[in-house]
Amino acid sequence: MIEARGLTKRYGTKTAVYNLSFQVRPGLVTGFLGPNGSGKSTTMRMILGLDTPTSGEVTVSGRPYRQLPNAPRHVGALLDAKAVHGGRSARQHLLCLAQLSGIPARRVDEVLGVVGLKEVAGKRSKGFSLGMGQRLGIAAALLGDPQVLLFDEPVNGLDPEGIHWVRNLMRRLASEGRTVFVSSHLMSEMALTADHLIVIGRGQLLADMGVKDFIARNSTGYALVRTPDEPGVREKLTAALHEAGGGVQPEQDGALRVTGLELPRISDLAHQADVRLWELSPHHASLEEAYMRLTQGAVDYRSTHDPRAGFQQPGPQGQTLPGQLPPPATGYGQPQPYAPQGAPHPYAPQGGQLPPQAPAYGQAPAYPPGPVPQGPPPQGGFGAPPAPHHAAPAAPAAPPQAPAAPATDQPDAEDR
Ligand SMILES: Nc1ncnc2c1ncn2[C@@H]1O[C@H](COP(=O)(O)OP(=O)(O)OP(=O)(O)O)[C@@H](O)[C@H]1O
Repeated sequence: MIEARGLTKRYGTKTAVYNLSFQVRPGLVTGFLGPNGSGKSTTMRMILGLDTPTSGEVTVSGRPYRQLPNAPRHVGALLDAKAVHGGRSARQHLLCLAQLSGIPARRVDEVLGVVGLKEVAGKRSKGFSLGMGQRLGIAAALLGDPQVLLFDEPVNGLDPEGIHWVRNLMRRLASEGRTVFVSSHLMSEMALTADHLIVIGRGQLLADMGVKDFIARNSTGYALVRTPDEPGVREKLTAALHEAGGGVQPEQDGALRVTGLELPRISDLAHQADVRLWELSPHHASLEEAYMRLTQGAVDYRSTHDPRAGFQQPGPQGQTLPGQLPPPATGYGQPQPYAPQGAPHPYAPQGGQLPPQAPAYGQAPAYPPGPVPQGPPPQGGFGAPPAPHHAAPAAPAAPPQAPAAPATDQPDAEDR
């Protein structure tokens, strides 16, 4: 078990982590998510005693890392796969680590086998690819057969086979009752690997809950409806759905995206309007959509459109040249693709849209504080807007520099 209480880290005037409190429990894979620069690595370094908290504390199995007897046998970590002496072979690197921790040398060959590096164990690690370096870092983490494992971006640079292997490794380690804490930006992978999520933005806790709850609370499902391509049919159905209180958005391929109505109701309304349906299918949001929706106000680094001034030759009659993409409608990280059309953002005050940026430290929070409601995710019509994590709409009586209170939850038995 890893437990953080009021963990804060400042580097000069920069607050990297603010007042983080969470538990990472054994027997689960806990995903640690957050935009670039949100404080994940800083938090992991504090867990491992590599950085000292400015305030608050973090313990592993009840003790600060530096007070753990034979810590490397108890906690294994992959933080920076490049932190290897390039002149040493993979085997030499692991032998050094094993010696320092009193781990028998035969264990080195075991972990080299586990990570698939046996064939290249005698080669200097400076010639290793990114993925091979990751495998070596994972081998080092497994060396002491630890009960607690931390992995910072473990699939970075791995090929699909490697990603699949890491997923299975994490799940197996958790099923053996170990504590597995893993950060990643690959949402599709996290959706397959993690049981529980801790999400931070600008150093603050945004969510602490099971994956299914997280998706349910931060996204909106919808129904996809397709009619025959006959004059007036879509318009007739759209009017009937609107009248019944549904939200209807035309898709580019002619289908209709319907929110706020259950599938049977849509079917009945179509029948009453004398409209045949060629498709009526439920669509559930992905972890990526839910994550984007939650963190859209806490992203520090956003791309802008590249105008390529002076580099673009207009095509005949303004057409796009082959291989030339039209400019995107929005920059990466913009809310439009993920925020359901017309739906209020769950964290915005009074159900409005979130401001483009989360507040700076010390400003009024954009995320209303309060505990996450316990129990199952909210039930609503199909595609009903997700319920807010927070009960209280008003800003807290915060201490100077205090940002939003975190959204936390303690579910899990039913998470997977
Ligand atoms: N040693 C340091 N000195 C000063 N600032 C630091 C230091 N380490 C981290 N920071 C800052 O703290 C913030 C959090 O950084 P951190 O590396 O923990 O984020 P992260 O969530 O791991 O990011 P990424 O997803 O990009 O790896 C960043 O603004 C970073 O610049």
